[in-house]
Amino acid sequence: MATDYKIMVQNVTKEYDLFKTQSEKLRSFFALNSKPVPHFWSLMGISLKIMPGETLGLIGVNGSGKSTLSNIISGIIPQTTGIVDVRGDTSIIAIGAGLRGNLTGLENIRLKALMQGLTNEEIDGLMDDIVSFADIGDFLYQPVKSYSSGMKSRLGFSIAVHVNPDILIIDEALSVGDDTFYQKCVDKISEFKQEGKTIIFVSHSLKQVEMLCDRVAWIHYGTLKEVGDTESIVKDYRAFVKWFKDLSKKEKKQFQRKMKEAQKAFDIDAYQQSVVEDRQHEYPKEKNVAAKVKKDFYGSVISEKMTVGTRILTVLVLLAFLLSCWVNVSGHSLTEVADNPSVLMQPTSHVNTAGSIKK
Ligand SMILES: Nc1ncnc2c1ncn2[C@@H]1O[C@H](COP(=O)(O)OP(=O)(O)OP(=O)(O)O)[C@@H](O)[C@H]1O
Repeated sequence: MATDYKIMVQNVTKEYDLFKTQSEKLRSFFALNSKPVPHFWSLMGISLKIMPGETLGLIGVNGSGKSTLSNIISGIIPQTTGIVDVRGDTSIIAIGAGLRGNLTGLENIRLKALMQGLTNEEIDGLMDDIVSFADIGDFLYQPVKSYSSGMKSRLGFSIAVHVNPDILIIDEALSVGDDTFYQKCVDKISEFKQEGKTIIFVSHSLKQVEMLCDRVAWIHYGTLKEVGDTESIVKDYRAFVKWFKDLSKKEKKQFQRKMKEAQKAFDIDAYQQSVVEDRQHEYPKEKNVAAKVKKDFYGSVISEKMTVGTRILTVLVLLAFLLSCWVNVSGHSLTEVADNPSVLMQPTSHVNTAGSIKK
């Protein structure tokens, strides 16, 4: 494969903790959970390159990981391991992402465009075009949380195509609009393709994929099952869908359960080791392969859990804060308390009924 890629993902995984409650989630953040929390690996090691000017389709059954992958590429969520390299001075816009429910359509246009780096003057110049393409009438002045999914898609698509990104990520946006809007979007996507923009197109509509995509990646229960030219991958995927449809209800359930169990049981260390072994096999003379692979896996990711050091520091800061509150309420000075900590038990102040402290 040529090296002048626009986007590269390498050994990308995504783990979700399946918390039952918010408190379980909070305890896990501070690493205070006594019982292990079940995990689910939405992606189990995806490596893929996308070339400049290419339209890559992402296909796969519900829950296979397409949106997870496109959200990682667009920087909306972090990967658990692996490298995501988006080349050049690139702006990405994912249609469904970043619309704030409490803001109106108009406010969302400005916000999203500002986040794309446009100035207020540039946004003013584009506003009429964005509004007329979205064509959602007076809903423009309503909070986005009151929109139907079709309206959100119209607004998101319109903003995305007018702020002129290098890379456009379209995740199921065309499946919710009516025919007229669909045709407008297809025309716009074709225009983008002609301008040489890179597009990631996530869709369940194989017809749309066949019409728009140069290559296709088939994501299958967290793995990259196949990637290649549109015709052959769509053919293989159709054969899989037919095979699946021909199964009995019980067999379908069994198959899905087996695939999901594999995603729960995925062993990241074993996967890392297999990447090390593959690399050693491919480049027998390379040194420190294990350390390099570890860096590739974890070097560019932000941990979503606290390290032991951070945990200790957090507890110390909390204790210091509580102590300073106690000293303050006791009415003694810090030096008095330092000389004789027992004075903390003899406060010189009390809180009156109005809530203020009296000496
Ligand atoms: N925040 C989350 N917490 C736990 N699991 C999640 C979370 N987000 C996604 N998942 C799981 O990750 C898997 C992949 O989800 P994703 O939305 O990427 O699939 P998809 O291929 O885009 O599906 P669809 O075609 O239905 O849109 C699913 O099993 C989903 O339940």
